[in-house]
Amino acid sequence: MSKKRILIVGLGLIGGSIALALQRSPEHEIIGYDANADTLQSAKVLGVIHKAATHPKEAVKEADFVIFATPVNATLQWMKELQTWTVPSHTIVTDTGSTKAIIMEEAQHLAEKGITFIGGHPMAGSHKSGVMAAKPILFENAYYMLTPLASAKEEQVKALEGILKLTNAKLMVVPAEEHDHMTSVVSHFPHIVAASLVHQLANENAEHPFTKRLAAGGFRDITRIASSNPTMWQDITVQNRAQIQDQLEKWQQEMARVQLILEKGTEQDIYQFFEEAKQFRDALPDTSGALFTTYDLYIDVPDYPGSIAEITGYFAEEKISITNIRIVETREDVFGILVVSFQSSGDRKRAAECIRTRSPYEFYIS
Ligand SMILES: NC(=O)C1=CN([C@@H]2O[C@H](COP(=O)(O)OP(=O)(O)OC[C@H]3O[C@@H](n4cnc5c(N)ncnc54)[C@H](O)[C@@H]3O)[C@@H](O)[C@H]2O)C=CC1
Ligand SMILES: O=C(O)C(=O)Cc1ccc(O)cc1
Repeated sequence: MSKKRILIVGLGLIGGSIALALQRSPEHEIIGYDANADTLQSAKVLGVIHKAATHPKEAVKEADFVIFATPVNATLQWMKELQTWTVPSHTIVTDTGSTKAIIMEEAQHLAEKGITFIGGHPMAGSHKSGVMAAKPILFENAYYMLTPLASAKEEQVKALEGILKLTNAKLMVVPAEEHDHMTSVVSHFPHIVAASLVHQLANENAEHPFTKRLAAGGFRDITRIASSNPTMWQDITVQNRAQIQDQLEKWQQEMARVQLILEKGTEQDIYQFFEEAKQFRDALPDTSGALFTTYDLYIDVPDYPGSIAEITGYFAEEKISITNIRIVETREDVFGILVVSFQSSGDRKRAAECIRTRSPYEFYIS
């Protein structure tokens, strides 16, 4: 049987990670293209793709699947060009973009030309970008939404699911409008809030220059996503403006409620505000992709040379793999807490047991 040829346009975090996941099948040949020549070359050298295409227009002629993993406005441009190209009738085109309604309007024009486009969006990723951050396990266990047009054939959706199941994501079909509403709530609007919190800190810091030094764990957690690629978020915001504005309105209502609690609320009202949020937050289902979930172990290590090597040495001896290691400086001028991340809760449990039995150090799991 001849190999399935999969053309991936845009070889950053998402395109690169899909390329690596799809390579799990020897039946797949991955052809890549990126507007950035250095990225394309790196993808080839790193083995993220099997072959580099000189231009998607040529590569499409032999592709069974085409995946656009570019920022969503660039994807829209490619979809317009695609209408003028020679695309085999069996070829299935998809994307990975964070927005779906405008993309699927464009897909309608492709359908009129006999080109099948099924929208896609893996709900996993990170604030990192670029091919160097790509990992085949990125989508493990995450939801991966597909938005076929009503006219799409069942077997075409099944064929796309057939290759994407190698990502080990949970594939689901949703209407594009519903997709854009849900992602505005859990992803797009929270990015606006994160960026605004950083702007607020920057403004305050101008008058109180020590403030940013105090930005510790909580502030960093809630604003991590403000470090994401601005081009990507510009495009998402442009394409999902209406839904994001709707969330902003609801946020303003929520802030008015908070203001009232602050002005007139009793201690009990304030407690309830936090308690209700905690209840809902603690009960969130674990829908994480690999980069969302880190199984962290916090170890209170003393400040002497070699203490980190000592701990990583124990893990190495017990063959426990770590995915990240860092020191969180919780207090000025004081050696911080060592945070070690693992890929699974099982690994973290073994690591905790190892620290408990082999060292005098205190540890905790957040
Ligand atoms: N970063 C994330 O966490 C997630 C991103 N997405 C979506 O996936 C898509 C890709 O995002 P990332 O991989 O994170 O971005 P990225 O910035 O890591 O990679 C994008 C790649 O596309 C290339 N590119 C840009 N314009 C291009 C064009 N016109 N033609 C060809 N290549 C072009 C860039 O050179 C870069 O290599 C976006 O649509 C984004 O909304 C979806 C899920 C998660
Ligand atoms: O880093 C994070 O927490 C993200 O929010 C990643 C992300 C970014 C864009 C998406 O469309 C889906 C997931």
